[in-house]
Amino acid sequence: MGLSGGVDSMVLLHLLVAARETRGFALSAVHVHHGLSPHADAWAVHCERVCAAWQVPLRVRRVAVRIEGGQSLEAVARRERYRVYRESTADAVVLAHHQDDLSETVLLQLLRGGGVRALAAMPAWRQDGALALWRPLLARTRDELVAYAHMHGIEWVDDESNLDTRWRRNLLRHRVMPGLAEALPHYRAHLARSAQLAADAAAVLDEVAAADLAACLDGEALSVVNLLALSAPRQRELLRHWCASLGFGLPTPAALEAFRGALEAGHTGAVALELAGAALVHYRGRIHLLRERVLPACQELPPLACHQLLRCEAGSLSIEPASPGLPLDWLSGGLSLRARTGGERLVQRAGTRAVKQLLQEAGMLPRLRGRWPLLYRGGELVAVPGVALSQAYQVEEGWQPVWLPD
Ligand SMILES: Nc1ncnc2c1ncn2[C@@H]1O[C@H](COP(=O)(O)OP(=O)(O)OP(=O)(O)O)[C@@H](O)[C@H]1O
Repeated sequence: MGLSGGVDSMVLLHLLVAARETRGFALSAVHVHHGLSPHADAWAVHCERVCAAWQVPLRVRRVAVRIEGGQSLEAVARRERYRVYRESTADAVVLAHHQDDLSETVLLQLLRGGGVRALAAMPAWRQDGALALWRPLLARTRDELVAYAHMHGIEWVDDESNLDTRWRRNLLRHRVMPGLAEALPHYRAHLARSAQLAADAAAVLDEVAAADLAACLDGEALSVVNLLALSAPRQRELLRHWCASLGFGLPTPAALEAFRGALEAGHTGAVALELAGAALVHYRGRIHLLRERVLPACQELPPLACHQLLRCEAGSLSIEPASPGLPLDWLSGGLSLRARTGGERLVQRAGTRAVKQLLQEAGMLPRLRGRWPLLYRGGELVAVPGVALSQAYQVEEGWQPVWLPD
């Protein structure tokens, strides 16, 4: 279990120790030492002392909380805690969130403009990859846990940062919730019920989105025609579900809608949705996930054949029949894909043209342009795959290369 040393997790530990007596399961605790408070060492010592007395193996894990652009200290500390929980090999990591935590979370998510998934963000059970999280105290209020601690003589430490009303959660806890409790004594249970209803709605949305995604996927890319056949809310859900399942985080609702709207309006070329570390990019009727990957300087190609799809670094090369096209006997060998180095020019009808300009005219996004491979034969540029062929060697019945980025 996750033991902070605060009243909630000390009570949970006490309950689990009692349950261990009757049920006989293995119990251990982890205390994440963030080193943020001058009292952090004392909290760890308190956890060590109680765990030793109650015969619970405890691991104290020190983590470094480093804030990078725009992140809050709270969020980074939580991320580090979850990283530590993920190291656990236990069947479940048990956390002591209670009904006040749950209602604060629901309200915070509402105030941030969250949707049903955000409102359902604190379920009693959550499987997150190999990590199973269990929050058995969600039906109990903080006051009930404090009363339990007093009754059983349980000692705990108080985190002074919980009083700091610069944090939105603390502001709600100390300024807003007391007023709510006075006016609506059952507000916690009602917010918990809303979270439960939201969880059901989110589960149904996930099922629908997963089925829609499966129907729209064409290999690893998404068919735009199939996507646009769905209603706009289902398109948004599908895109959100896809982003989440790809593991690149969710785009903002505004960015998602701008992307979807551009697809619906039939814009081709420069339509992309930026994610953290990747982008969804529209290209030739399909949406591709483009990871931030570097194209190798040169990839020698094996002998090729028409209709072949060749897996390369950072994408695939499709060899398609074309008229006019490049000579078929070139497919037997001597071709390579090279990353752009700048200043390349391709032979076109009226002399040569800059590759950069050809890519721009094709409506290619800057991030795609920079990593679009060029096809060479020996040392000569013969095609910008999917965009233009050299006019120097074109034959009536030939072929063309098409690049499908990863
Ligand atoms: N330093 C810590 N070490 C281990 N477990 C912790 C620690 N801090 C918190 N926990 C666990 O997480 C539970 C919730 O604590 P807290 O509300 O501070 O965490 P949180 O993950 O930030 O939650 P929230 O999502 O509500 O912000 C605690 O009851 C405890 O079980």
